[in-house]
Amino acid sequence: EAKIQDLVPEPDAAALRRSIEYHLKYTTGKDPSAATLTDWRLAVSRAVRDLVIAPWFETTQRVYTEDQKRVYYLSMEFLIGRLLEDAILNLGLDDKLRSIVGNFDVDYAALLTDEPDAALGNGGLGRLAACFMDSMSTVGLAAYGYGIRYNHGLFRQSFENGWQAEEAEDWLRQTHPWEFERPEAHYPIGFGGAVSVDGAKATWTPAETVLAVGYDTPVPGWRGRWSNTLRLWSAKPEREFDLEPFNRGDYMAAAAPSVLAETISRVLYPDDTTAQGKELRLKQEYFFTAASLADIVRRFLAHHDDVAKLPQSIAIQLNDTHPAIACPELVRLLMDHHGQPFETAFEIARGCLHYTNHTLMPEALERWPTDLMGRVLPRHMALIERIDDHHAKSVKRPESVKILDGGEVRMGDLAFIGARRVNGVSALHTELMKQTVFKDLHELHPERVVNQTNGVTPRRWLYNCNPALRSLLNDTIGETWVTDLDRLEALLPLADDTAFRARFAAAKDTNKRRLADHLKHSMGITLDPTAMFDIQIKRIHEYKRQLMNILHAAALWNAIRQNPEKNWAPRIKIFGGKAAPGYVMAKLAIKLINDIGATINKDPAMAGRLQIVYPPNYNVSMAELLIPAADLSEQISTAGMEASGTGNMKLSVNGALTVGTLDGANIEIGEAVGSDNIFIFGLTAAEVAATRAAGYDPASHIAAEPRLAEILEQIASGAFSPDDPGRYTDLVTNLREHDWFMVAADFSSYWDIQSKIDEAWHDRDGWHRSAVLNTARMGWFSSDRTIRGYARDIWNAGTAY
Ligand SMILES: CCc1ccc([C@H](C)CC(=O)N[C@@H]2O[C@H](CO)[C@@H](O)[C@H](O)[C@H]2O)cc1
Repeated sequence: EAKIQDLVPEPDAAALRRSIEYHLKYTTGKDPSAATLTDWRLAVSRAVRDLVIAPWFETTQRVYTEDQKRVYYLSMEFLIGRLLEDAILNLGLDDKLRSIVGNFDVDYAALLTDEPDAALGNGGLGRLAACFMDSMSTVGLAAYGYGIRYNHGLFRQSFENGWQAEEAEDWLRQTHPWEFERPEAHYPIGFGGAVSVDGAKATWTPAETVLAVGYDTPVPGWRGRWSNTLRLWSAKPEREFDLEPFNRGDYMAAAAPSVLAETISRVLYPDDTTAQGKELRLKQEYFFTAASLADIVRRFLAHHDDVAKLPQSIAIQLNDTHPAIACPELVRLLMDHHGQPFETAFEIARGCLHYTNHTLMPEALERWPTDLMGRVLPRHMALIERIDDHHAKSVKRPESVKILDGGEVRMGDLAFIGARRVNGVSALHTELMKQTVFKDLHELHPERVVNQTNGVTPRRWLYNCNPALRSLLNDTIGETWVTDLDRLEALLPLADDTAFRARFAAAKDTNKRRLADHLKHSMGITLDPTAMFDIQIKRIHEYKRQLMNILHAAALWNAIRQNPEKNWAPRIKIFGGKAAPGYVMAKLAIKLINDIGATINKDPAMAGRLQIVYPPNYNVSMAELLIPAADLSEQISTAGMEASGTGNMKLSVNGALTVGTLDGANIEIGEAVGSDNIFIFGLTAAEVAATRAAGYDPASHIAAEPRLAEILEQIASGAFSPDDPGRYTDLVTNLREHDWFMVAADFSSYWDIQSKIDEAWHDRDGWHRSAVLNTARMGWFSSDRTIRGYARDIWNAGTAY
């Protein structure tokens, strides 16, 4: 097999050094003696970016000349994180650049972390899209990502007296060196207005139009041998500036056109739980979807003339329902711009579209009021009615199956009916999808639903973020695991090798000390790296049950004080996660974690036994620091509610043991690593459903679990909030009377499994053995495997590697 380096000749150090100096002087216009850290970072970024250009152009050329089928991944979110270190490691330049930058007397580590995160997403869905982009390039699949170039990504989180505070994120304040503006890639996007129909021909005359302008970011695969494109759309006014009002001194009116237009791509909605139904959100969804489809059809027609052939040439993936307007939009383009009759247009469109569902939470399923849809997108509203009608006629469907219901457009049903394939993101989730939200549609179209269990990129989430383990793996089994993660199985026999286990444990210890140093520096707190790092990092949500985790911590606090002599495993519970700004219960949970944490951390009896840590502003870069340092991975959602999870995969492949419910991908992780190497507890999804159906009485469970009863009483009486004793009254009442997420039902089982974990921790060798087996058996959870699954089962597209 050709050595990768031969494909992309590595630049020698001198050439790299010259390129950095060139960019500092001539692109940034800075004399090295006056350059700031950011100037150096921009210069290094541009020097590295230059190396991605050739394979980028080659990829584009090759895809054109071979007329390869293209995949278009449409997502409202791409939770990318930082790009410089990822590109450097992808191209194998880290050692060279570390010394070159050092010779310029610049702190290499500081230069890498000077880059702001591209936080263009909320959580799982957005990060999955970013992992998929990396994998599509690495396996050599011709793909484009399409999204929105938000000026402001996910808010910055800080804690004010333990309460979450939000601040606008501002990643574009500095130049973003990885994007190329594409003024030529611009499309007018219409809103509102009216539709005139003469005969079969309909003409939509929008009331307002904004321009969508594309910004391209190259997405280099492993070793940069293939590079796809991420095209993000920015909203611009058709007319930059209105001189007339300006001349009469009405400056606001003069600027209004651009302010209004740019609002569309100004900020990411920080909500990943509840579809708010805001008009601006709908406009964002249509804006990027319409611009992407216009760009896709233009590119197709550049080399093809028969739109009926579209499904052979392209496959479009809808990342949840957020781009589901793509179905009526593509039908509109094919009918109104390419003269296709409705039935043909619909079949062509459906032949191109594929929909991924990421949640079964009713409140997260988008349903747009028909009057809002009709006002903002009148032509589409008419076509949605036609699609619904056409479906009703083409299949004998039960009354319950309909897109239009109670004055709302059900975007999940529209996406399902308008797609060729629909997939869930874990085996359990896909089954539950077929049994619940899409039960009737699945019965009508039994061939349409397939499963594609999520995955994560082993580049960012192992090779890049865990240098200690990376070098141990490379030394032990070579480097091929990076693009073929199943090769980690070569570690299996080494789980029984004491020397290897010791080196594996040493890598974990290195990562724990690195995290401890970082938190010492950023929060002024001291962590004992020999303690168990028990980590729960994800968006704050009641179904993810951070509450149950902190209730366990409080019960542990009581138990340790009641029995200080017992051989408690020293434990540091680390939380990370943001709450949607409007999500009151989630924000209360954050405050409770900080309140209980403050009480535990100032209790001398807890020294060396229990500590609570909650660093603010959890994001991709912080995850890259926390995940390699984890001993225990908390995946404790109410069974049936976490579609998959991806943090669970990242933590396990980095040698953390999982404590979790049989939910989402936890089940498949358990099957892969073996039941001896994972801690499963709690009700199953079926038991949760049955318990609900039978009528769930949390109070009876609380009465039967004195530890829980005691802690709830303490919380309700203000033991952790002396400054506001009644702060948690509602929270405790809700738990005692409703507890929709079954914290009370699962608490005893959770307490028991955590005691088992305490014992397991004392058998350090046994723990390390399980940790090695976790890493060794996580090959399946590479997003390369997931993408190969989509290419085979959904897109019918080839991969070069
Ligand atoms: C309309 C508001 C909104 C925005 C985003 C979402 C996302 C679908 C929420 C999300 O990120 N879901 C997560 O997707 C991951 C990737 O598939 C899964 O691993 C997680 O289990 C799922 O919660 C729902 C509702």
